[in-house]
Amino acid sequence: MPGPRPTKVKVYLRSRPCEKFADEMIEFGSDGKSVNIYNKKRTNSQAYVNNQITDWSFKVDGILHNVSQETIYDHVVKEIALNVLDGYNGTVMCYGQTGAGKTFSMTGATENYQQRGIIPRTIQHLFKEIHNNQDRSYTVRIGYLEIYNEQLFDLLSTVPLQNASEFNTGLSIFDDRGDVFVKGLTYQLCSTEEEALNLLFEGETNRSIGAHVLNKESSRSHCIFTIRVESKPISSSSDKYTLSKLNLVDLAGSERLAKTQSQGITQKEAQYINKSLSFLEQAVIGLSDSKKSFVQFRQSKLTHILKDSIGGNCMTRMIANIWPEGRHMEETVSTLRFASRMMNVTVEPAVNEVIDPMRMMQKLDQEVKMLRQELAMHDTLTNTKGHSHEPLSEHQLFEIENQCRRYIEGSLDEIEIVNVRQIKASFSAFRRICKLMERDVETRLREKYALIDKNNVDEIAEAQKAGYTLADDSSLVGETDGQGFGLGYAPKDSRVSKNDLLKITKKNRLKANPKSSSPVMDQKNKSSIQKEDKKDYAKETSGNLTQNSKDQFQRLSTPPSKNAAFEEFKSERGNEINRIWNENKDILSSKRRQYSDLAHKINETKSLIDQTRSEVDRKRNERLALGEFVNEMGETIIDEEEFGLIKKLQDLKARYRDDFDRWRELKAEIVYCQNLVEQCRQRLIQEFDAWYNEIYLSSGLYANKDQDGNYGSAVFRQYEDAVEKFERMQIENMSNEMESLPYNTARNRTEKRRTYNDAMERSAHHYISSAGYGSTTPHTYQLGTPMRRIANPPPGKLTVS
Ligand SMILES: Nc1ncnc2c1ncn2[C@@H]1O[C@H](COP(=O)(O)OP(=O)(O)OP(=O)(O)O)[C@@H](O)[C@H]1O
Repeated sequence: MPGPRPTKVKVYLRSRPCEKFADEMIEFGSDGKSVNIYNKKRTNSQAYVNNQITDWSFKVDGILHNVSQETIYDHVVKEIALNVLDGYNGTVMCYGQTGAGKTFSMTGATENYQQRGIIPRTIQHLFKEIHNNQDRSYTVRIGYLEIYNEQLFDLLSTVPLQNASEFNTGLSIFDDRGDVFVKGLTYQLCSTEEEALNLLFEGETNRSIGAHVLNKESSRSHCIFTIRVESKPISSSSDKYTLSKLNLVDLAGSERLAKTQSQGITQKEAQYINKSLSFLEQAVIGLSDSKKSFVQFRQSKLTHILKDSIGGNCMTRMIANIWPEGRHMEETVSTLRFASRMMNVTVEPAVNEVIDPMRMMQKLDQEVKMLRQELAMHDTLTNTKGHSHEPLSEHQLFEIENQCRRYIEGSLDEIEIVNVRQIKASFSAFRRICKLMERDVETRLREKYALIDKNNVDEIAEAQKAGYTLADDSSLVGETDGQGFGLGYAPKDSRVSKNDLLKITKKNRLKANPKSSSPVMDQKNKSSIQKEDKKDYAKETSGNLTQNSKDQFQRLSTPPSKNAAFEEFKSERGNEINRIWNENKDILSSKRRQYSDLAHKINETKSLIDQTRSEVDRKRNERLALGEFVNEMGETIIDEEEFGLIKKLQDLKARYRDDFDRWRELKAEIVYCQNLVEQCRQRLIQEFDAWYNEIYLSSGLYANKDQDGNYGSAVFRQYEDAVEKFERMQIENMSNEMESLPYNTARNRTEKRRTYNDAMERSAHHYISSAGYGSTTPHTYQLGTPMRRIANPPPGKLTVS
């Protein structure tokens, strides 16, 4: 199948809904591709009479005005996503002024399944396609990068990178023969849609969001969601596989500071954003100029990262988001100008094929075998005897080494060389023999002498302390008897006496078990000796004892990890609720299985119905063609076969209805069981928390913190009821949309985590403020997810309630 042909970057215009569409200034052409912008406001009479002054005319690849998220996906992204599975790189980016709907297009309104944006739709689409393709195996990895104030952040990182600091996040960009990578960025493996959505929502929680006059949830950074796909044919023995990536880019919005009334942090962010967008524009201008041989990409992190993602072999699409109100006309024109430039960039899509080293080795191995066979055949034909082309056998290698030894000893004058492999084997044998001889000499020297490294000052000092005299300064080998080299004698007082040795052993024994004593000892002796020993022992270990008791106290006052404690709780106090929870889980999974089996059965019945219905139609047509027979009552007479078919159809329909009703009931039961399971889980957690606090934690603020540094449940609990309620409502609402299950599950999970993290931050904020420690600027908090930053939080987000 021929791949996509060389083309230009495609640009689609999306205009967001607004209070008053500036129809006197913006005109969309009837071809669905052209946009006219009138500089001055046209009065109605001017608009319809004459002399309209078209100040700007733009052409794009499609105008998507007031369209749904689904339409956006189908028009702009679908094709690219499919091509990514075929090994092509792709980029979809949203560009436009602040508040124009870039994030809405890319991520969508997360609280509404229908309003989900390009990223969740792409994930859903890709996994569906992967599932349906039985010929290839796919590996999907996901990375989520943020560029905030010219710094790179890994939105999926769960651990802080080594050497990371306020000014260095541990990530860096590098290119390798045209491919751009971010060193240190995590790419997480995903095997289901839900896993991928989880990562998306996790990343979203960590994004920098700020508020200004035009957008109360403005993204203060550029974000790149990357899906890397590795695809291999399942049955073919080819050593090639494809490696492609899809970059979904949500650029930060260009903004005019006066308009957004940005100040302080927001102003600084805006300056970074505007600067990087202007470098992006310069790069795009460079790319669209075919005469230009060099384009500068390294001026900003954004352009550097996007170097291989705009044009070239990457299928690129851009959504130009506009806010079609009169007051934003200047920004709209600027966005459309950028769009026109983008449309001049050439794209030459190419499949990214990589060679699998393992398969290549297997292939080469086979080729070597074949060539050997050919050589053997050649030798036979040319009557060349005694030549083997196989690798040398163990026995042959042993023989070669033997020859080399004899050659070194002098018992063999010559080694007869017959082929290159023998030469190589001889050299290896010589090396091995040399090493063995060296080791042998050293061992023999060590047996006789104390060898000290004369460059090692510590070793020399040690030897001198031990009483060794040195032969001379240059040799540094001990000599005491003047007869030669030797180890010398240790000084008398350095020896340990037998008594001392016994004492030490006794003490050790006592240390191990101070109360132990010999079973045959009489009571008096025993107690007096014990007293003595204890006295000794106490004297010896007085320092240690205090330390030991301190340690013991420390251990008791430090609670066990929550995981360990949870296991203990489940088998003791929480035994009953845990059992009920597990039972409910079993019931839920059995219902899910029934649900899926029944769905299968319903589909089968449906196809039987269709089949029978067409047979009934066929029979009826035959009857009508022959002419109808009626009885005296005026009723149509039909033959037995047709009667049988109609009866079968009725039965099938009845079965279909019954099964469908049961299927719906099951659906409701599943939702109900899910609730039960969740309630049990919550109850288990709550009871565990109460138990944990009661058993291990003392009162006060620290009572909420376990040994892992996690703040405990008191803070969490106050949110949990609301979250639970929300989840239940969500499950109820979504019961008609089984397709949305992975999306909703992933989102709910992330919401829960986010609430928890917020609670942690509030708690830490409260703690730090009340303790009067350091700055309370939200930027400094890194609780929960280590990389989490809240840049310029919307007012009230972190206030202490
Ligand atoms: N097509 C649309 N339909 C419905 N609501 C929209 C649409 N486009 C944007 N919005 C709404 O407009 C507001 C601003 O949108 P969004 O945050 O996506 O803008 P943005 O371009 O990403 O802005 P920024 O660059 O400041 O982050 C949001 O509340 C969003 O829900």
